[in-house]
Amino acid sequence: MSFFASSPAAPPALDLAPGTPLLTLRDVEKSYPVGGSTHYVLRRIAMEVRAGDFVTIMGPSGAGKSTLLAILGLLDHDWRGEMYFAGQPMHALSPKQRTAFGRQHVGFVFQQYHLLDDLTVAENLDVPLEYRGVRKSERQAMVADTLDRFGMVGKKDLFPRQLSGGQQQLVGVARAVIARPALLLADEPTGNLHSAQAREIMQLFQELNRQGTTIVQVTHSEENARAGKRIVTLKDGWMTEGED
Ligand SMILES: Nc1ncnc2c1ncn2[C@@H]1O[C@H](COP(=O)(O)OP(=O)(O)OP(=O)(O)O)[C@@H](O)[C@H]1O
Repeated sequence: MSFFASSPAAPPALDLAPGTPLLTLRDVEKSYPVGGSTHYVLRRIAMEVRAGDFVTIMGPSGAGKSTLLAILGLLDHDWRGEMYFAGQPMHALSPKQRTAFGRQHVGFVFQQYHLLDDLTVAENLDVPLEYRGVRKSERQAMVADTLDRFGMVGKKDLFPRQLSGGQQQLVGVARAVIARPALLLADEPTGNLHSAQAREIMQLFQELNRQGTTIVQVTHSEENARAGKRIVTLKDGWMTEGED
């Protein structure tokens, strides 16, 4: 099945040539104080994600996958080490500056969709554009274009509760990419879906990736991982390339 019958998405706001380093992590560490000692969740993480990549992070429960994704998405500020985003040092920014940068350049897809229940599909899609200060006339055109690309024009006035789980996640992905982020992050994006819906979401990710979206996903599913281009594994906070 093909999601994008019409034209491909316009290029992202931060338009990097394929292969250009998008994320570079050096010695990234995170720990919590636990009863007088230190519990490390991430240990000396070194990682590079290039524009056009589709990376899957795997590993056992509690390995630090969601923690790492929150750092990559500039949602978590309590970590040490160096992280460059399109060459810019994120570790040198204040939490407020980092959050603003993240809003501009990162889209997030969550396992539980996290759509706003009292907003329609079209209104949910408008939220990230409003956040980024896009003008109203431009926002309307972008929402209409995205509804069209994702085959959701007929659903635009429905509320999330009137959609199936798969349809809600389709809206979740559309909302994550509508503002053309440089990076799409997804934490167990198919965790609440049955297998046919999960396959559709992975096909959608592959199509977005072919069109130039850089993707990092966390998943326990081997099938989802096969949709990506490479796998990194986390175990007890340590990272290795490839499956365990
Ligand atoms: N506030 C906290 N205080 C102490 N430890 C914490 C805190 N928050 C998270 N952790 C620990 O961080 C570790 C990593 O959690 P994280 O959610 O990143 O794992 P995960 O690999 O995503 O697991 P899962 O696959 O189950 O979602 C866990 O051992 C967790 O207990």
